[in-house]
Amino acid sequence: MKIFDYEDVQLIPNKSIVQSRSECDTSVELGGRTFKMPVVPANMQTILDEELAEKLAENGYFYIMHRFDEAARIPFIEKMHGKGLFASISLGIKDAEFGFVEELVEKDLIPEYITIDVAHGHSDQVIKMIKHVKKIMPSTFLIAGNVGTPEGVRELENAGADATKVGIGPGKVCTTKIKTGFGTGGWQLAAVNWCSKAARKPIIADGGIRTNGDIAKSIRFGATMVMIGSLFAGHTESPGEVKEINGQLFKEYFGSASEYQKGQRKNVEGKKILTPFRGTIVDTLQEMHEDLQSSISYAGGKDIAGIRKCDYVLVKNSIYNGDSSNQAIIEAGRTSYGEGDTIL
Ligand SMILES: NC(=O)C1=CN([C@@H]2O[C@H](COP(=O)(O)OP(=O)(O)OC[C@H]3O[C@@H](n4cnc5c(N)ncnc54)[C@H](OP(=O)(O)O)[C@@H]3O)[C@@H](O)[C@H]2O)C=CC1
Ligand SMILES: Nc1nc2c(ncn2[C@@H]2O[C@H](COP(=O)(O)O)[C@@H](O)[C@H]2O)c(=O)[nH]1
Repeated sequence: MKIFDYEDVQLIPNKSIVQSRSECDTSVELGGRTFKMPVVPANMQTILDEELAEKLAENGYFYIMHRFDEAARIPFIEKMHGKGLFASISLGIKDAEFGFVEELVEKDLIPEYITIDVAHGHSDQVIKMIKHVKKIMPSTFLIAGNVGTPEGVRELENAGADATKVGIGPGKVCTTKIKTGFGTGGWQLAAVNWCSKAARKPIIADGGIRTNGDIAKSIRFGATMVMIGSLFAGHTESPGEVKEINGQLFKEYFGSASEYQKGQRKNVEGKKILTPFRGTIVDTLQEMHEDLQSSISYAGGKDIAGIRKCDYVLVKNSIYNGDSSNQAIIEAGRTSYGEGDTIL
């Protein structure tokens, strides 16, 4: 198996077949719905709240609501359905979650999407939950994760998952690889490639996206959708207060397995950072859309499928072209996300 990550890959251009990048279609189908982009904000408390979820759904984007306000999930589904919008929620695997799924069926509140969201998704308990959900809610599109191996993908698919989420430890606020010695951190793109060869259903590449170009790379190596935390942190719409430090504005971004999320220092595998405030998420989504349209045009295609077949080169750390990363980041303008993050 070839081992590489996002910064080691460059995709090779093909002759363009469009007159303008605006002709390139970035839409993607998942679970019977078509979304504007193959991108979903991470189901984390500092990335997404109900207000933003509603805004994303209304505007044609996929979203997955986090599971950290358990009691809010039923009213959330009711609110989304009341507005004619799709409901997409997350589940854990503790015993009470099995009862929660039954309660949804009893109340006839069937979410269109459910994501089983645990750190180590290749487990008997996750397989048990997949079977439980698919048995009593067969119409719900079920995403399960996270895994980092083809065996993990296959077992979750065989249990009934409609899509799997790949990525153990590549996240910006993740400490799994340091604390446990395990994960796909540093070779996440190769892991997506490896897993996609075994997959019969869509794969969501989760974590490690640092630039908009990494979205196209994820698709090239087999992802249908890309889950992103850090690039979506720090916006006006992001949950949490803006903080001013030495005249600079920041917002918090913390891991779902951090002590800030858990409220205690137990099995901590995440940290908190301050990320520079970067204005409205609408501008970030627009830039992502334009950059992805450019990617499609460089691939010589007209839609996302065009990216899947293009050639590539592997050159260790070639992304900044020999420039110091800071300089390249400054020149890249808004794609400089993440630079200046303060680790707490
Ligand atoms: N993508 C990633 O790399 C990671 C993501 N996260 C995120 O953090 C959040 C909290 O996750 P998590 O810590 O799983 O807690 P959860 O609350 O999701 O617990 C998961 C369940 O699995 C059990 N479990 C057994 N082995 C493990 C293991 N190695 N790691 C985690 N759980 C295990 C836990 O029991 P017990 O607690 O008793 O062990 C618990 O019952 C989730 O949103 C998850 O997506 C966390 C770490 C890595
Ligand atoms: N190991 C941990 N991983 C975490 C934690 N909280 C979230 N995550 C994962 O990170 C991605 C987002 O990654 P990013 O690079 O785009 O910022 C998220 O979707 C989760 O899979 C955590 O506490 N520990």
